[in-house]
Amino acid sequence: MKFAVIVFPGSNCDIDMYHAIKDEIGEEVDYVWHDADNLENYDAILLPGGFSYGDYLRSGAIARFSNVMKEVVKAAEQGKPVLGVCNGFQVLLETGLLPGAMRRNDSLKFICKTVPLTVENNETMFTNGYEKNDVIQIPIAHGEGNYFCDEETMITLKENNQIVFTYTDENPNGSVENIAGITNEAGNVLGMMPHPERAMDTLLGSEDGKKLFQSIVKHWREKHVVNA
Ligand SMILES: NC(=O)CC[C@H](N)C(=O)O
Repeated sequence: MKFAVIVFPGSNCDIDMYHAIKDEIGEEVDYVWHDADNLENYDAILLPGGFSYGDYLRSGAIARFSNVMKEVVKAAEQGKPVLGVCNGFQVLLETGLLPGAMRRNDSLKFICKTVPLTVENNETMFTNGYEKNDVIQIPIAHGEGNYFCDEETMITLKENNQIVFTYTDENPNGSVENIAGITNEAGNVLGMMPHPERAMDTLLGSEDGKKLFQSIVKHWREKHVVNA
C-alpha cells in the first residue's frame, strides 16, 4: 500500500507522519509537494499538521487553493482514505470535504498536551482496530481546534455516525459536543485535531495512534489483496 504525505509551505508534522508510515507501520510513503497534479499512484492521502501558508486569513484557508487539493478531492471521490490531522483537518474543512468550521480555541491560547479521546465509532476504515468506547491517549497541539457546525449539520453527523472521536474528560478547546474528529458521509475522509502520528511509541508517551494507521492498511488489504 502506498501513502502520500502532502506538504504545504508551513507544514511541520510531515516528517512525523512519514516516519509513522515508513518506520512504524512499514508501508510505502512519499512526500508530495502542494503543486502536484496527480495522486493516481497513491492508495491513501495524508494531510499533516502545521501552519500552512502561516495560517494567514484562517488556518487552511489558503492551502485549500493549492493545486494538489483538486487531486485530493478526486481521491476522496474515488473512495480512497483521506486523513487530515490538525492543520490537515482545517484544510479539509476549508475545502468542503468535511462539514463545519474551525474557530480559535475558546481560551484563545495554543494548547499542547496529551488528552484522552473516546472512540465513538470503530466501524470506519480508520478505526476498525479499536473497540467502541476505547479511551486512547493522543497529543493535541493547536490554537484553532474549536470545531463548530450548525444544528442541521450536527443532526446529520449523528444520524450517519460521522463523529469518530470525542474528548473524554475535559473539552480542551470549546469544540461543540466535545468533537475531536469526524468523517464525511461516505466515511473515507477523516479529519481530527489530535495527532495519532505523535502517538506511535510508548517511549514517547503513547502508542495509541498506531491502530489508526493499522486500520487503514487492514481495510485496504481486505479490499485489494486476494487472500489477505
Ligand atoms: N499542529 C498543528 O497542525 C497546528 C494547527 C494550526 N495551524 C493551529 O494552531 O490551529
